[in-house]
Amino acid sequence: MTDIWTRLKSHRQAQGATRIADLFDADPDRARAFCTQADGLVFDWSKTAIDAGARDLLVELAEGADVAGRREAMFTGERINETEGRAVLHTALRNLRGSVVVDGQDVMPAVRETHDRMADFARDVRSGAFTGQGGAITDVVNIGIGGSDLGPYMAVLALAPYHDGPRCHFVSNVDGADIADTLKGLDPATTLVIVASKTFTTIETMTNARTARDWMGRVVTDPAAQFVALSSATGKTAEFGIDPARVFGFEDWVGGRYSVWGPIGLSLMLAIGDERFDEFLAGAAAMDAHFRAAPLVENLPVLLALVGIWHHQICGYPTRALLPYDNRLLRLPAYLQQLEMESNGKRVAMDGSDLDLPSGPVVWGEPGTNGQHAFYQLIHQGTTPVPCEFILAAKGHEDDLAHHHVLLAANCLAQSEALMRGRSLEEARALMRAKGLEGAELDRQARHRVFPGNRPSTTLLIEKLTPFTLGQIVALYEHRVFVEGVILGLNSFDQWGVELGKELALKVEPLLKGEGAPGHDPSTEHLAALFRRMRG
Ligand SMILES: O=P(O)(O)OC[C@H]1O[C@](O)(CO)[C@@H](O)[C@@H]1O
Repeated sequence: MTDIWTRLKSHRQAQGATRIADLFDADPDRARAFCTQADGLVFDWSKTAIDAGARDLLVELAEGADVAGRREAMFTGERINETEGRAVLHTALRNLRGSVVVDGQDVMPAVRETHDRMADFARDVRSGAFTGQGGAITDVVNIGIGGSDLGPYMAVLALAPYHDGPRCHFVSNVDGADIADTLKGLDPATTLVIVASKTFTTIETMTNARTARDWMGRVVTDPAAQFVALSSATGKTAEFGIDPARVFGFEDWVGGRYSVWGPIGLSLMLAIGDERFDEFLAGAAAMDAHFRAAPLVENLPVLLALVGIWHHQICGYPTRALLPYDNRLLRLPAYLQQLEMESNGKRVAMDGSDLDLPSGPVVWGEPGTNGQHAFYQLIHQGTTPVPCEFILAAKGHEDDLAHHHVLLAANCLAQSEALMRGRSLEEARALMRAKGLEGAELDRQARHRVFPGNRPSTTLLIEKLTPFTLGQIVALYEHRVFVEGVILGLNSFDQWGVELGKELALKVEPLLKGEGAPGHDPSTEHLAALFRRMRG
């Protein structure tokens, strides 16, 4: 561990019993000084234990890790995904007028060509120029998993007020319940199926795609004519029978969990139209420009990363809750869970050595106010602090329901205040006394009503959730994860940890059918035998 990590840990220790609330007394300007604004986004990080000293050390940490240099290497197409030998250029997908050279070739003409083909196709579907075998397309089913599902699903839900295209549905799980429930009620003759898979080999997606093709083939004569493929593996899409005119490809320098900006975003484009989709890209491009140019101490992705590092690697809090106070951001926690945990859940550093720090944290969450009535109990009174990351829009879309929105916002701000302030034993005792309790019973009851407080949170405030601001937010988190990875010295762009389970599933499947060769561990073989017996 380098000197800067030791100094950060010592700084944390030296804070001793200082509480977050005390920092506001010590610095009357703290609410403003630890609230950073850029391009209409407000990131309040004042309700954390990061003081001026910690902030300076954290910025020094980012400087020492050469965040600025790695950032340029990413934007300019260097092969920073060293374990797969790939460039990392999802940012190119949203900078359509730019130019990026990889291996001596500008990749942008091909990116623009695919984007324009997608836009033409989306316009044709939305206008009715492209039809199913039973008429205009009424429903779109996106079949994909992981990054080929979470991004478009999250964004389609988030931007519901902008939908004016066909209804979009998402199937991801190999559990037949997923596709059965989704297809129930849809008309195969007016449904468009999108098979979204970078590799076009993912077993869940290919199984669901074949099931959808069979479902459609029972009603229409040419099911493949209502199929679209989003993939880097054009040979495999042809084998599946999809016309190359409806295949939208992308390069290996777009990682699955970073792919919503290109072809994988087709369902979103179909739902909201290509112009709105371009606003989504423009929001992300604005965040890219900010990330690339702003000094580290004013740089939103860098600050989010430093707050994350402070909470997880320095303070030792094991998880982080993402709490959007926006019901349409229902899938954002799941999306960011993949982004963070698949990117930074690693135990080996880029150079092959063991990581000498904890890897990225567990990320979880749920929109407010629902979470308040489920797990906030633990957040307020559990024994392990959970840093909370609130997201709030100043305006909702339901102008006639403005009172709902103010109530929603009041809850969001109240939670971060309650987390920081808490309720002392004295305050709890006064409360119980007012209810008529006294003596030992008053003491006993009061203790249950104490909130320790001093629990950190941040708040990201935006004006309104639009395609543009959603693009900003998603790109903000992408770059945050990148900066965290650079600081930890790992490769955020591979995902070798998902391989072993996939390989073994292929060997366990025959075992469940009673065909498998032995060689599994005794517990797995025992469970497989019980499974077979229960199936009769
Ligand atoms: O798009 P594909 O190739 O089907 O992969 C889907 C997902 O599977 C993963 O490779 C993990 O299993 C993710 O990284 C990816 O987003």
